[in-house]
Amino acid sequence: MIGVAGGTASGKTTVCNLIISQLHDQRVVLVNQDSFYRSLTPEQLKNVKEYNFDHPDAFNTELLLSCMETLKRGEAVTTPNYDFKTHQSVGPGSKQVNPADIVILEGILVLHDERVRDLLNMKIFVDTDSDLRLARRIKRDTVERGRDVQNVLDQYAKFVKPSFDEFILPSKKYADIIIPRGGDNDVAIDLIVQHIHTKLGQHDLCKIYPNLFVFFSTFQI
Ligand SMILES: [N-]=[N+]=N[C@@H]1[C@H](O)[C@@H](CO)O[C@H]1n1ccc(=O)[nH]c1=O
Repeated sequence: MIGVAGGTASGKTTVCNLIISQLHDQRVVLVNQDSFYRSLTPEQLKNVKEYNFDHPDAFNTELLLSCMETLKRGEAVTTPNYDFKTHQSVGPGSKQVNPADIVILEGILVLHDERVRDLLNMKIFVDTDSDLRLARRIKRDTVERGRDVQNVLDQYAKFVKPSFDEFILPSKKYADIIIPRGGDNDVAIDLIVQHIHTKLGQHDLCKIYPNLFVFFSTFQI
């Protein structure tokens, strides 16, 4: 179970895709924390501009936990989906996630909640300069989500940046690996993939020679 956190537009998805592409011989699934956004009530929909999507309470973390625990047991699970246009959660049950050797959970606040952190075997924080992230965010939201620059800047100043400073950046201290420059950092991604292969190799060996598990855990390798 791998968690990939970081500010908006820090390159989390790119890092996940690069890791997944280098694990081609393994069963890997990617779970997006964004799929667990709560639906906005009609009241909240009336003034979406006042809604903070970057706050931990915007996510249904209870549901995320139960989905991750199911996957950790090696069972299939259906997760909700989230529609960025209607701001409504679709599901649960709209996204089928099959059991896998590796589960990657990606999202801005993945390392915020202790209960989620306790499920993870590896915690990664993608650490990209805030000005680069804002530039990417403006480009993404205007091009892909058809929003005007002023709207994106207002939301960034009011919610995205304050929530990054209050909730996301403080979660960096829980990371095992911090990746400066995100997806551009080939060395970091290669090291992560090697570590995953090592752990998977040990896992397979322990299946064949159970007492090896004692050896690995005793010597913390
Ligand atoms: N705006 N804003 N912030 C969040 C956050 O930065 C990002 C999380 O991936 O998606 C954005 N987000 C989330 C839900 C939504 O309905 N609209 C939206 O823009």
